[in-house]
Parts: sequence; structure tokens; C-alpha cells
Amino acid sequence: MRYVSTRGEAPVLSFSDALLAGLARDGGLYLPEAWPTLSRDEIAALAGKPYAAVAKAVIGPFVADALPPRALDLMIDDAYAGFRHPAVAPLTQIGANRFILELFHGPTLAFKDVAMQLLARLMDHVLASRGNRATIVGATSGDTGSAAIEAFRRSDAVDVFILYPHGRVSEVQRRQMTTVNSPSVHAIAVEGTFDDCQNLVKAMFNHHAFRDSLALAGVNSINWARIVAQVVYYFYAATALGAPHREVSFVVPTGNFGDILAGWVAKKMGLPIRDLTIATNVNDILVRTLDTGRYEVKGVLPSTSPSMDIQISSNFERLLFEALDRDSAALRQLMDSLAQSGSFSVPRGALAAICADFSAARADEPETAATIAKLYQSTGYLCDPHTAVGLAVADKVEHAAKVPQVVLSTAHPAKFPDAVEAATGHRPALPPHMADLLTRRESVSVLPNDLAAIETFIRARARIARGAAA
Ligand SMILES: Cc1ncc(COP(=O)(O)O)c(C=O)c1O
Ligand SMILES: N[C@@H](CCOP(=O)(O)O)C(=O)O
Repeated sequence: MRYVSTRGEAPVLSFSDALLAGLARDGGLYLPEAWPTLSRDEIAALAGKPYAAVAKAVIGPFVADALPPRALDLMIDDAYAGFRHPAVAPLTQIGANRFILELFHGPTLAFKDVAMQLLARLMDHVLASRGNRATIVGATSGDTGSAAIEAFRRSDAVDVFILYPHGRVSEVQRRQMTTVNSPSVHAIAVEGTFDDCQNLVKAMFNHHAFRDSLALAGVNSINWARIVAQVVYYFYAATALGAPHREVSFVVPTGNFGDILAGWVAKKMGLPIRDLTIATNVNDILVRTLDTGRYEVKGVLPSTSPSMDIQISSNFERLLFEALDRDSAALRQLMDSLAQSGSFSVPRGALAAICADFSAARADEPETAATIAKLYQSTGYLCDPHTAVGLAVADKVEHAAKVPQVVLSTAHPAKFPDAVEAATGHRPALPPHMADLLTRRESVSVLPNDLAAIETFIRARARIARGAAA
């Protein structure tokens, strides 16, 4: 399988090269040259299989010619062995035909662990086989950063620099990033929003001299391997609920558009998904885009679901590329307009294609709090505010009653205890492995939203730049 850039001006790469490249050199995002499919029988055979077995079947075609199958299998087994729930991603029924897919049983209590645990093993494997090192730079609104730090902190092959928006993540999220106490891990609080952090990371990748001298690698969903690992749980959940003999719908709390894009990829691979619903908080650029055809960035509003306080929804570029029938020149025009004016209009045909596959709705702050409270009062189930956005939106969208509707639960409620306690009066406790998190010593560098300042900071600390332990 080969990988092409959405912008059409970067080299076509193998899986391993795309894995290490992160952002394409033309500023675009990699995706496969063609979509592999699973037959109805192959999908049916996944029902009831352990999570790791489903992962091997789904991820295998994307890496086929890049890694020996046995190596991939071992990495997948190892990645999911440490999850706190034996099912890795269990389904909980909360209504007649409504289910919550719990994706927060990994080490840092958010869905990011599902992909990041595998990504770290894949990267270590490829770097070791080449005798290389890398410098990871990532942007986070709270969860990608903690998941990446946890997954990579014991790796000798990488240094990790994570940029997060100063004062805009929960205390638990911040402490997960700032209390690691490892010389190869650096938490950087940027005076700005998540969008600023993501723009800085992309700017570092687009600064080729800097990128090459530090061997930059990306762990955000700009990295294709992140998306492909997230495709797995759509197959896992849907086959548990009757696919391929029955269609299933998904509602996905959305910010950077990676998670729901993975659902769309599952559909391209043959999984019978009826509806894919984008659920946003008040940062509703995607809802506005589907409603009006105009993708228009506005200021980021802080919310109780801070991980989705995002306006520039990076992976929407991959969907647009597909909706434009892979016309890179047309895509580049839209991205140029975004860079210059903060907006673009989605061409009519592309918008129709997108709306055929996706619906979208937003939940505001009172709706989110009311949803957490209502679910707790009626069932005793505590959900986090991001999951609550999904649940609130699930109530708003038209839904075929015979089709199971799965709402992705993207974080553990204990990551956002203030919002959960305000809504229910109950403060969720951290699991035992994190019980002392709030008393650990923090180490963080606060830096301005300034590319030169961030690059100077990273260059001074990255072992590759210092020529150390190469
Ligand atoms: C808890 C949580 N829920 C939902 C999302 C949205 O996911 P995506 O950015 O893939 O759309 C994020 C961040 O990405 C998150 O951390
Ligand atoms: N919500 C995310 C934002 C970054 O998303 P990614 O999927 O592109 O890594 C976070 O928690 O950091």
C-alpha cells in the first residue's frame, strides 16, 4: 500500500515512511492510494473476536508490504494487553437501541490511547530497524498530549515535545503531561489556543530545515497511522451489534475530525454504517459548514469539553480531498483561501457528497450539563462532558429505530471532575494507578505563541540537535 498527499506535491510514500513523516512535505495529509475492503464474510467473521484480532484484520491491509505480519501481530497484542478492561472497548447499553462505546480504558483515560499505544510501538519498530532517532512534536487540547507522553516516555529513540494551550486544559490533563519527570519529555504551555498549537506544529513541519535537522515526527492525527488504528473500534462495535447483517449508526464527539474520519474509512472498507453524526460543542465550525457550505474559522470558545475546543479541524482536509474526487489542485486552492482569509466555500458537488455520508449537530453548555445529569439520575452512569456532547446530539438527529446507535465515549469522567461534579453533585475518582496525580511535582515551560521561540526551545533540548546519544 502506498500513501499520497492530499496536496499532490509530496513524494508518494510507503506505510513506514508515511508513519515517520507525519505531515507531508507539501503541507498536506497522507492517505492510502486506494481503499482496501473487507468482504461481507470477512466482516461477519470478526463478530465475537477479541479486540486485538479485529485490529489485525483491519490494520493488516494498510501495512501489508511494510511490516512482517508477525511483527504487526506482536505489536497489536502488546499494545492492547495493558488496557484496564478485557474487552479494550466495551459497549454499554443505555437505551432501547442506544449504546455507549467506552474508549477510555487505556492508561491515560481517553480514546487517544487506543491509537497511541500502537503508534508508539510501530514508530519504535521502524526507527530501530533503520537505526534512527526522531523528535516528536505534537499539539494537544489535552488528551493526545498525555496519551503520547505515556506511550513514548520509555522510548530511547525519541524526544517528545507537546504544545498545549496554557490554562485551557483540565487539571488532570495538565498534570498527566507535566508530572512525568523524564528528560526526554517536554510539556510546553503555549499562550494561545489549541488552533495556535496545531498551527505551530504544522509550521515546524513546513520549515524543512528545522524538520530535517531534528528528524521531526508527528503523533497528531496528521499521522495516518493514528487514523487507521481508530478504524478498528468501528468494526469491533458494529460486528458486536449485528453487522454486516444489520446496519449501525455512530455519533462521534468531534474536534479535529480524526475520530469520525476513521468511521468513514470503516464505511469505505465495507462496514455497513447507516449514519455518521458529527457532534460538536459550541465550537461548531463543522456543523456550520454542513449547514451552509462555508468553512469559516471563528475564535475558539472555552467550554466544559475542552478537548473539542477546536476551530481548525485538521482532518476535514482528508474528507474534502475525497469529496473533490482527489483533485489536489482544487484542494490546494481551498487550503490557500483558508490560510489567507480563514475561510473557504465547499464546492456544491463536494458538499453534497459530504452531506450524503455525514449529519452534524452541536450541543451547547447547558445541554451538555443537563445530559450528564439526566444520564446519571436515570441510570447511575457517569459520563464525561465530551461523551455528553455526543449523547445530547444523538437525541437531536433523526435516527432509524431499528438501527443500533452507538455514541463514542471518548474520555473517562475523572479527567473532567469539575464539570461532572457540577452537573451531578458526584466527583468521579481517578483510578488507582493515577491516585497520586494531584500531588505530583509539575514541570512545564510557558512560551509565547511564537514559532521562533518554540523552535529555539526545542532545538536547545532535543537530543538529536545536541548530537547526544544518537
Ligand atoms: C475527549 C475527546 N473527545 C473528542 C475529541 C474529538 O476527537 P477528534 O479530534 O478526533 O475529532 C477529542 C480530541 O480530539 C478528545 O480528546
Ligand atoms: N482533542 C485532541 C486534539 C488533537 O487531536 P489529534 O487527534 O489530531 O491528535 C487532543 O486531546 O489533543
